[in-house]
Order: sequence, then structure tokens, then C-alpha cells
Amino acid sequence: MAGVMPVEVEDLTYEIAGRQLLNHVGLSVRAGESVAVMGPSGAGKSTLLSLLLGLVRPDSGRILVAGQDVAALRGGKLAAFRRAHVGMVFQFGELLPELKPVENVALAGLLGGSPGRTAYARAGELLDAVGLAGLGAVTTAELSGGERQRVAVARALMGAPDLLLADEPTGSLDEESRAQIAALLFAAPKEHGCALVVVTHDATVAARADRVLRLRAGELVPGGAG
Ligand SMILES: Nc1ncnc2c1ncn2[C@@H]1O[C@H](COP(=O)(O)OP(=O)(O)OP(=O)(O)O)[C@@H](O)[C@H]1O
Repeated sequence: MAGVMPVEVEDLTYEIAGRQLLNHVGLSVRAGESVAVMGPSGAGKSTLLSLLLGLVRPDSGRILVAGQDVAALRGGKLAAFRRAHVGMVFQFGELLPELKPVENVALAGLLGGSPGRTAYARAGELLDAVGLAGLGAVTTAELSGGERQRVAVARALMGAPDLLLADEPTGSLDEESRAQIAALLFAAPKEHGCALVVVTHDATVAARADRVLRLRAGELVPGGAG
């Protein structure tokens, strides 16, 4: 969607269990831009992603994703919106282990209403692009952790999202795989024009971002990766 900001958060407030995780927070992320969110454990970084996904509703403020107020959507409409506009990579891939990688990736397209041939062709292209061409009949469970995260990146890109979110995407990987996954993620804004928001404790991952923000005591403020 040309011209629409992938993320526009204004005056966002969220409290849980008596803790003010977000205290009048603002965040704008442009198409093609990457932002890393760091901060202490329990600060609310994953919660911020849940708010962007519409899984959690704010106490006050506005959360626009690709121009849509996500807190106004429910159920099937919210799911359809996410499929069309948001891709998500989790720490542990969250893939279906018994399916082949191409099936895991294609599934994201099939759920979005793509015809089977189109979904499988696109899934094959995306797996090629993340360096997993020609896996054949292997199931996702048989892949290494790094390979599974590549599949997760391919799946997240299947819907050509305006916004790509990643929550500790390298948290369970060895150093070499961490660098490979980070490279793939940070290539996405350049190659696909999406915005990227990565929550990470890994300073080398955060250092690749256009901007690093720190969430601490309810405030989201600019900070270095170190
Ligand atoms: N449903 C809930 N009920 C009570 N507390 C919750 C709930 N969900 C989250 N929290 C609390 O909110 C805080 C923020 O959690 P969150 O997972 O967003 O932090 P985080 O910054 O991502 O932490 P980490 O870096 O350890 O992943 C934590 O203290 C957590 O225990």
C-alpha cells in the first residue's frame, strides 16, 4: 500500500498485573525501515508486538498497522487482516513439524485464499531465496534450528506483508545461524519494501537495524545496540 505507514502508534498505554508496561508510547516505522527493540527482560517488548498484532488491546492510544486500527478488529476480520498485512517470526519458528517446509510456507498463502499452484510456486521461490532450495521430502521436524528459522522467515514473507515482526528470532540459534537469520530478516525491508520490527536481546542483531529503541519502565526511547 503505497504511502501508508506500516506502523503508527500514538500515545499507547498498557498496564498488566499492576505494572505500567507502556506509558504513553509512540512509534512510527516507515516502509523499508527496520527497528530493533531492546530492553530488560519483562519490560514488555513481546507485549508491544502482541499489541501490534491485535492479540492484546491497549488501555488507551492508537495502533495503526498499514493504516488500520488493529484494536478495532476482532476474530476472523483480525485474522484476515494479519494474513494480508503482517508477517511474524517467533523464537522457535512455530511451524508444523510434520509438514514439509514447502507445505508450511504454502499454508500461509492457502489460508489467505491463494490457489494451490500459486501458493506452492511462491513458497518454492521464497525457500530458494532463504537458501533452502531442493529440500525434497524432508519434514520440518528433521531440519536444524537455523533451517527452521529460515522456513519461518519464508513463511512470514508469504503474504507480502507491510509489516514484518520478529520476537527473539535468533534466541535459540548458534552464532553462524544467528548471523544468517539476521541477514535474511534485515534484507526483507530492502527487497520487499516492508517495515521490520525486531525484538532482540542480541546486540549484533540490533546493530543491523536502522534504529534501535529501548523499552524500559514504560518508555520507548532511542538507544544504541550495545
Ligand atoms: N497475561 C498476563 N498476566 C500477568 N502478567 C503478564 C501477562 N502477560 C505478560 N505479563 C507480564 O508482563 C511483563 C512483560 O512481558 P513481556 O513478555 O512483554 O516482556 P519482554 O520484555 O518481552 O521480556 P523478555 O525479554 O523476557 O521476553 C512480564 O512481567 C510478564 O510477566
